[in-house]
Amino acid sequence: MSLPKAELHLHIEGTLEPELAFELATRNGLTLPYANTEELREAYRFEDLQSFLNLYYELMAVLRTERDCEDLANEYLERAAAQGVRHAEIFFDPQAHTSRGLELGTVVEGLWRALGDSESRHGVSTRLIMCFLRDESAESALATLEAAKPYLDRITGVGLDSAEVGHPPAKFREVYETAAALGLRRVAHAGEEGPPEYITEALDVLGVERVDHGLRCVEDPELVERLVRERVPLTLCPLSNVRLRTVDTLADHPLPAMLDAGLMCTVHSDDPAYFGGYAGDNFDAVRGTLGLSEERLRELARNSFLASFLEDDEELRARYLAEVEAYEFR
Ligand SMILES: Nc1ncnc2[nH]cnc12
Ligand SMILES: [Zn+2]
Repeated sequence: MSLPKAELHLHIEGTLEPELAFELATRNGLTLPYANTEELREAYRFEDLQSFLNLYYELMAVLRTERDCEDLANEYLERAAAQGVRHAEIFFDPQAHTSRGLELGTVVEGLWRALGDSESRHGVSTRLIMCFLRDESAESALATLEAAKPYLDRITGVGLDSAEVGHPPAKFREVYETAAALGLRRVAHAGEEGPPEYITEALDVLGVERVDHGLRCVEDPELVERLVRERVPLTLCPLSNVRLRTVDTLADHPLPAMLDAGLMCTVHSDDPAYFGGYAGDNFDAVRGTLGLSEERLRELARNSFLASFLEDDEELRARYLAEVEAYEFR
């Protein structure tokens, strides 16, 4: 669906399509343990978040150079633009690269080569958000933040991702305090597989401005009431939830009930190369399977721009919002 929208929950490493994975492997003299793209696609059957993460971390080993990171981001931005994405706030996982021997600068510079030209080349404005791996230590996260200091002119905010259960947000209190003092915006994954308490903790201890996923808030009516009252954006990823089995089927997704409850929901793609669709595909899926009305779809798109970190360019935000209101559904 080409309805103008902001992509706010997108891991750039999760946009690595099998074709590009093989191309980069060849370019870097690496051999993937899969015969071809079809065989690799066969591996995209996940039991849960961890089974996905295992493949996600394995496959990103093909990213070796600045140019690899640039190509990855350019391919993503081209696909996103074709699906109505006008603004993208893109996650990346520094520790998943530095732990394999890449310099943080290689990744940031490579991504930035694509992001820096994106408005003129793809018509997509961008921001970059560095995520800490929550299954690594708080010390490692702090060291990563320290290493990122030379690049903070390119990094808008910090996030928290990877295996959620057993790694509550409070583990990263100090690193988020430091990030806030550096003027960075704050988001965190919470309530994807983890309990509703993690959502509360992300808000109260980490001071996040958006909750990534936040799906499991529906288990706690008082938390829902708070999220509605405080208009906390929840960046939902319906196709991801189906593939990682946090919902049984798309038809069971609580998005319609969440919107009816007054929650500020947005819809995104998470790791589109792995989960069967980019931002527009997620909109198509919730329209088709959940039967969301045009006004609900417009609300989701409007919310995405309202929840975006465009405070430094309110004129651009206003232009995007006007595009949402003017959009004619087909
Ligand atoms: N859906 C997800 N949840 C947590 N960490 C991730 N890293 C990439 N995708 C993720
Ligand atoms: Zn995610």
